[in-house]
Amino acid sequence: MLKRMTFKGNLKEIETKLHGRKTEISAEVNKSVLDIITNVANGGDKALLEYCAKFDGFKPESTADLIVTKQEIMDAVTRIGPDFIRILERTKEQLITYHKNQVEKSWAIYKEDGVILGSKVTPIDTVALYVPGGTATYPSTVMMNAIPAKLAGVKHLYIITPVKADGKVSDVILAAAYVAGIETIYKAGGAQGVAAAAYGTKTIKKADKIVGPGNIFVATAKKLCYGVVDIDMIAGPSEILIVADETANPKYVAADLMSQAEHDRLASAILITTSEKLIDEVDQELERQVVSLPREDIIRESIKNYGGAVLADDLKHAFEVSNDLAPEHLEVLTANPIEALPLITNAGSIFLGEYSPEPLGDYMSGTNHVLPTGGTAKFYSALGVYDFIKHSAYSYYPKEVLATFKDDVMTFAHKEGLDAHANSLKVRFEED
Ligand SMILES: NC(=O)c1ccc[n+]([C@@H]2O[C@H](COP(=O)([O-])OP(=O)(O)OC[C@H]3O[C@@H](n4cnc5c(N)ncnc54)[C@H](O)[C@@H]3O)[C@@H](O)[C@H]2O)c1
Ligand SMILES: N[C@H](CO)Cc1c[nH]c[nH+]1
Ligand SMILES: [Zn+2]
Repeated sequence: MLKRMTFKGNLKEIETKLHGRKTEISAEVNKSVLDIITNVANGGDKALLEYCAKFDGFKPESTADLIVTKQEIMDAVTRIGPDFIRILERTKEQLITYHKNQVEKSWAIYKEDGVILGSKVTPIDTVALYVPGGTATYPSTVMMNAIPAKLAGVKHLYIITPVKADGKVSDVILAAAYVAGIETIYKAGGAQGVAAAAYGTKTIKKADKIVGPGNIFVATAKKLCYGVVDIDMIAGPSEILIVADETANPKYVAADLMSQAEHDRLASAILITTSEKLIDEVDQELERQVVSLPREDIIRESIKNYGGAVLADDLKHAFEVSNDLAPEHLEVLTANPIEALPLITNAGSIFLGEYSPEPLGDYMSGTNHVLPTGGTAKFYSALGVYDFIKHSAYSYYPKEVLATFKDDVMTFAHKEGLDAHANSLKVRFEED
């Protein structure tokens, strides 16, 4: 089955294949998500509870059951034990080391004539962090969402995450929240959780922004709620694109392709290489390794539908195709990976060399794993501290400097037919 991923030399086909995957804009998903959002926006907690039951089998007796208690968090931390807490702490340190470089300061220009111009950086007040909870458990996503938000100084941070019928958030997610310093966690996810955060309910505080990855329903809900609330990006089903030459180890290439293919039946895994021999070897490795992986069925399905291998003329050509696809993750497995950096213009996160595998970035390299998908790396960046702040411009003009601009500004205003604008300046220079 994995053999089907080989369309040697047919670049157009592979482009169509990945770009055709932008299913978050499919009419069917759009419609069902819009219904969910409308009902939660109008029906609040009641509608939210109904959808939790419908999609996740979670039937809380009251809205209080939507909130994770302090005791639940502390019990989870105890059960998890010190070994995993140490790993979470190490992850946190790695993320802080990387993300502290993104912290922006307010700035100002003090001109000689007394004019002050500046930009004031303020953290966004209330942010909902989406942590997926469908087919896998993502404590790493708790860290990726929370650490840049904390560095930005966001005051009110809470997690929304779906739970199954047992009503339990997994211990690892609660332990990660504990290490990241997040105390408020709501047991609501999917499109309904996003809608609750976007519009607010009696139980869930309205957020100013919703960040974090999720499946197609989550990605679509974020998109449809944009405007009522800000969002970080479309971080949907995972993708990996590997650019490799004849020096690449097929074992590593196959393993890394499958690392992302296992996320979702809609995940995408693509190899672009200058070596036809590598394509054959990777195919063999895929078959050899996949049988021992528990999520074999998801891997096979995503690679069959959204995977492929492309034979490129040369590495320049390979990166041109990669730039066009704008993958979430780009691995460079070539003889001189660092030299490839100038050739790369569109990628959510770039992994250079055979000892920087993508899964290191998913967990502990220090870079963020909340990344744009579906070709949106052409205009979105990795989640970062900059997602949790806003800039207010400010200006101070003394009267005598305003006087030097008065006539020009008034002329400008008249040219736009906006006389009240002109009047605002005029009255300041009238004798009473
Ligand atoms: N791009 C990134 O940065 C990044 C990072 C981590 C994970 N991911 C992706 O996040 C996703 C996680 O997905 P997941 O499913 O495990 O968890 P999830 O929390 O995103 O989605 C689960 C929820 O989807 C909703 N849902 C399921 N079927 C539905 C239906 N038919 N109609 C309406 N709603 C429905 C349910 O409410 C359920 O709780 C994967 O696609 C993974 O690839 C992306
Ligand atoms: N690869 C995912 C982003 O597409 C992030 C992740 C979390 N855990 C494992 N992987
Ligand atoms: Zn991953």
